[in-house]
Amino acid sequence: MQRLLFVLNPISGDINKTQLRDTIAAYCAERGRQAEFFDTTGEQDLDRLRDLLDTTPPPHAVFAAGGDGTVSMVAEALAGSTVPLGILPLGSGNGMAKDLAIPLALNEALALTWQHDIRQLDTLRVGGRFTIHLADMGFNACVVKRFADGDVRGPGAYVRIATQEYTGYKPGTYHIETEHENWQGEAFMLTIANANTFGSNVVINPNRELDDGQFEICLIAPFPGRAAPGLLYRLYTSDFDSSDYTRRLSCHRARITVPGASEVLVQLDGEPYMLPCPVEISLQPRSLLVLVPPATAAVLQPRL
Ligand SMILES: Nc1ncnc2c1ncn2[C@@H]1O[C@H](COP(=O)(O)OP(=O)(O)OP(=O)(O)O)[C@@H](O)[C@H]1O
Repeated sequence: MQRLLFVLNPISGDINKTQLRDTIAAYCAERGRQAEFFDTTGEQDLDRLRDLLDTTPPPHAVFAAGGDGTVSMVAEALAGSTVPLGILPLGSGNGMAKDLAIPLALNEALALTWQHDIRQLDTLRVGGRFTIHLADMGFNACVVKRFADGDVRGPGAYVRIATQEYTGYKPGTYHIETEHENWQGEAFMLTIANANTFGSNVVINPNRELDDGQFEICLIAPFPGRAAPGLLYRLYTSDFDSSDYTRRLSCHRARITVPGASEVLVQLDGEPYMLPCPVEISLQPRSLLVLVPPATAAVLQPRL
């Protein structure tokens, strides 16, 4: 793995990145790797990255240096190809990195450039849009929309907005059809989960794998304020199914309708979108190669 492309998001995670390019370049040079760089701008990044990958010799891996939005954008550019995705977690939540046990410290994550296993992960299409980690409708989608519209990033901003949004929030009604069952009812939020854990460490979909050929729709029903502490405790202790207010549907495809609505706010890997209703969801099995820490603890030496 000699030629590596690093996609750098300058604004993610409210992290100072003035030294980042030099740090990566020096790390790679010391280990006989060639580092190339692509800076995101927030405009047409996916199209520009695809153009670069189409018009230059393909790199041996592309690393997303940013948060879940950056990871998802790079994953979409690579899905279906033989070029693996690497992750340098430099976002606010870094949910995807946490689900793949990628170290959050930059120097440790950079070790993936020479010491890794490769996993083949499922990806999802939600309303025609690419998703790899978690998508949702309802409460969290509203919080993510306000977070994206604001100019402050980082976990503190997310928690502040979530607290404000909870007061006065009105749950929606959803109709879900999967290949196994139909469900209709009110939900505080509804998560379409390929993975397990939000960047906030809420475990919305415990004990499921990113390569198990299915996704879950994780429902949280409207709950009284007195039930909130117990529900939150379960969400932070991988105990989603034991609450009276939760339910999971496992499937390969689904259609979600919001009665009376022609479009719905959906959060996809940390980015908010208005999607037309009904929203169709499908899974593309093992369609993305990802570099993850090696299963063995043995320390390998880089091949120079
Ligand atoms: N140069 C830029 N200027 C402004 N916005 C940018 C720029 N580059 C990327 N973006 C925007 O950054 C967002 C993605 O941020 P990302 O998700 O990687 O970080 P985060 O939100 O801080 O972390 P996380 O998703 O892990 O919580 C996208 O909305 C993208 O359009």
